Amino acid sequence: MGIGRTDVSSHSSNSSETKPWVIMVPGVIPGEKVVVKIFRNFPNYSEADLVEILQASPERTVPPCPIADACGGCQWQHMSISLQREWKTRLVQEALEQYGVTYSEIQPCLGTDETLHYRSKLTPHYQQPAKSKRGVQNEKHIEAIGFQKQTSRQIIDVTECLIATPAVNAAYQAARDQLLSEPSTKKKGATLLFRQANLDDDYVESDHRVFLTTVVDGLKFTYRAGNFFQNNYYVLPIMVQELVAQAIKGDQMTHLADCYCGSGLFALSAAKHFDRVVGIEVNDLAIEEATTNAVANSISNVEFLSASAEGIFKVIQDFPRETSVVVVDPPRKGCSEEFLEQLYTFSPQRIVYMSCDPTTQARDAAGILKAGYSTTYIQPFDLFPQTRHIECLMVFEKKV
Ligand SMILES: C[S@@+](CC[C@H](N)C(=O)[O-])C[C@H]1O[C@@H](n2cnc3c(N)ncnc32)[C@H](O)[C@@H]1O
Repeated sequence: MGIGRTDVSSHSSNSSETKPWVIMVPGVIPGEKVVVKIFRNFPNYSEADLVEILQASPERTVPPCPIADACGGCQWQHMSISLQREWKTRLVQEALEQYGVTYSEIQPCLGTDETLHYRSKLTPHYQQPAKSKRGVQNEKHIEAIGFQKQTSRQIIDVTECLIATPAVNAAYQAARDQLLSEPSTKKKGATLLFRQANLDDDYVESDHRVFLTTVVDGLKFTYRAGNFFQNNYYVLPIMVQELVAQAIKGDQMTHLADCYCGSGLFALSAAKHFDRVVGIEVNDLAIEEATTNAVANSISNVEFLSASAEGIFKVIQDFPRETSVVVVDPPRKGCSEEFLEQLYTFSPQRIVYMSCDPTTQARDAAGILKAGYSTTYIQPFDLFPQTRHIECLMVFEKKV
């Protein structure tokens, strides 16, 4: 057991730092004085449970979810929303400082008032059905459906997820009641899918192959229910508008490349402001969707390519560098070295980088600055309130 100064981290649970050793403790707020009990040691840090709060932060809140302490899904429910957003901004700042990225200011983390019941997609899991403790011999039952615990891969039973929309919760509850009530014939564990396409329509899809159409700022985006599509429709239009505004800033940009384009969200949203747009994405099915989405929205100046992001540079060789924007929105691991090297050689006037991991974004930003760019804009978004996840937009302009 020990008492220490507390800090916060975007990577795992909150950390209680008794220098030089880092102790990760879920449910702690920076500045609080706490008693913790270490249960596991790693080479660089330990993990501990919170035993007692000796001095609570004024920003401590009662988590709205009754299983917040156990469920690994939402890690920051014990903090007020304003403190969550303050920390999201601060963690972006810390990541940039860690990689020596220079900038003039970071905008405050932008979110909406919908901090619960906002998530349009839920993917709860269950483990391999076990021999029943409920009576009948040889019958197997699913014991729990929900999400991984904070401290292990074990599934905690979740009857309702407070960050999911009411329609998604209703569909989830109906499916779970059925799965739990009957003997199971399933041989393995599985992940379920519940996805709502639009907030004004309560229809929820559970088959990952079925097409859904979501309207964002008047444009229709059709995608398979199991494919990637952003899932906070309250923040999404704000995020897209901001990205487009940054891409067209100055009204002189004529060509746009959207790398890691998914089903075409950014490319198609920005298309009317550009002469030519090319999107690239490694998932063939997403490119099929993006191409269909261009036709469905009567957009004819965009083409989509199914290939790894590095493949874009062969196709956009004729883009005028001084009026070209390259948008990147890679997965959590960030951009590959190979992609970045080709990006520097291509040398567009502007790079607009959306990321769901401030650490890999900061790492890539350091390389971009070395290649002759300066940071002109940084805007974190609270796409996932109550969780430690941070979305962040950074813009880089080529130095003259
Ligand atoms: C964060 S998503 C962004 C999608 C899109 N911008 C959107 O907002 O809907 C990242 C996308 O990168 C794609 N991806 C992953 N690795 C890739 C690679 N090496 N080259 C191109 N796309 C890749 C994934 O399939 C996924 O669609």
